[in-house]
Amino acid sequence: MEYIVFQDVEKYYGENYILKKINLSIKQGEFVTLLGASGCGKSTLLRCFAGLEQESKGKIFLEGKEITHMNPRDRNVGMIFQQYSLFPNLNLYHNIAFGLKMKKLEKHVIHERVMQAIDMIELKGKEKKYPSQLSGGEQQRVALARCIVTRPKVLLLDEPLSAIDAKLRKSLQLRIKEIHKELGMTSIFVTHDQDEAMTMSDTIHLMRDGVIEQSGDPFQLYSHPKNSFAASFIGNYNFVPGGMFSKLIHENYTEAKHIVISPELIEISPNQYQRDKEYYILQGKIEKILPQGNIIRYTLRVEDILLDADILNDRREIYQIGQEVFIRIKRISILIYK
Ligand SMILES: Nc1ncnc2c1ncn2[C@@H]1O[C@H](COP(=O)(O)OP(=O)(O)OP(=O)(O)O)[C@@H](O)[C@H]1O
Repeated sequence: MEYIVFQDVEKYYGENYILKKINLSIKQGEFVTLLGASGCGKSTLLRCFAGLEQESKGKIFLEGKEITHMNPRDRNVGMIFQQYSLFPNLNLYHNIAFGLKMKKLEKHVIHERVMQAIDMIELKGKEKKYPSQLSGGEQQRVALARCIVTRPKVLLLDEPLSAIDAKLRKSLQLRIKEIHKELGMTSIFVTHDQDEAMTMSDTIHLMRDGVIEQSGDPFQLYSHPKNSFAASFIGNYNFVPGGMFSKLIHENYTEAKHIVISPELIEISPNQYQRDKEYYILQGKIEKILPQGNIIRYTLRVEDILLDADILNDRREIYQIGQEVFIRIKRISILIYK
């Protein structure tokens, strides 16, 4: 049985049609991401589930029970936002204990759960610190702990890491995923960052203008974007108009609107490749070099076309700007969109 079901959910703000017949089901224990550009309706969908917004039409179910009109407090859902929203006048321990005190649990149960949560967020020893004495990343971990101690059925995370710097963000992504697993929770995560969605999700639902464009696991979405919108949102694909690609390889792709090629599937060499019917072999020039740490992105000019190729950084400086290179692309790796 599906754990969470959105059935034909629609939302209007006045005349603005924000969510357009959303149908979505989520399994128990799944880590699901709603991915999409700003304004596509991700937060609205999440807020409808939490009961913070009322959907205009449609139904929402949790564990087979309809919750469409249920009071937010009765839904047993925990939510974390981009703003940490901790109580400034309570220390870390009491911020985390707050929800449990409201539930009037016994003192020793509260203590046990709070200490377990502090352990999970790796902030042992900072129990007495106030929010103003904690970094942004630490405050967000406290917000997470405060949420999970109440053992919500579903954890909702609305861009919780967007105000946190890149390196810490990576480690928090992994920590959140581990906690999700350890506690066997079901989580819905909202982000506009495709890398974050790839790292964290069991399933990604890619949204555009209030519609779910494509759903799948990170591998499916990356390797088989359904249309050029999905390809442009996920990955850093090269888009080449069908007519231009046809001229380049002397084969007929003129019916294709776009040929889409992953930068990491383009190979380059200073030496000519042997003829091989599995590959397109081209010749071009290095136009730009952009080191990105573990990979180097080379922009290649092939006649009128620019192609990005990502090559593993093996710490050798082989290519210079302006250098002539040979290029090969495996035939089966190109995606064709009509
Ligand atoms: N309370 C509201 N009243 C009117 N319009 C709203 C309200 N809340 C959201 N909207 C509009 O609904 C649309 C979707 O907003 P939503 O916050 O769900 O988008 P989002 O995909 O989460 O974007 P972001 O990543 O920027 O938060 C936007 O055009 C927004 O302006």
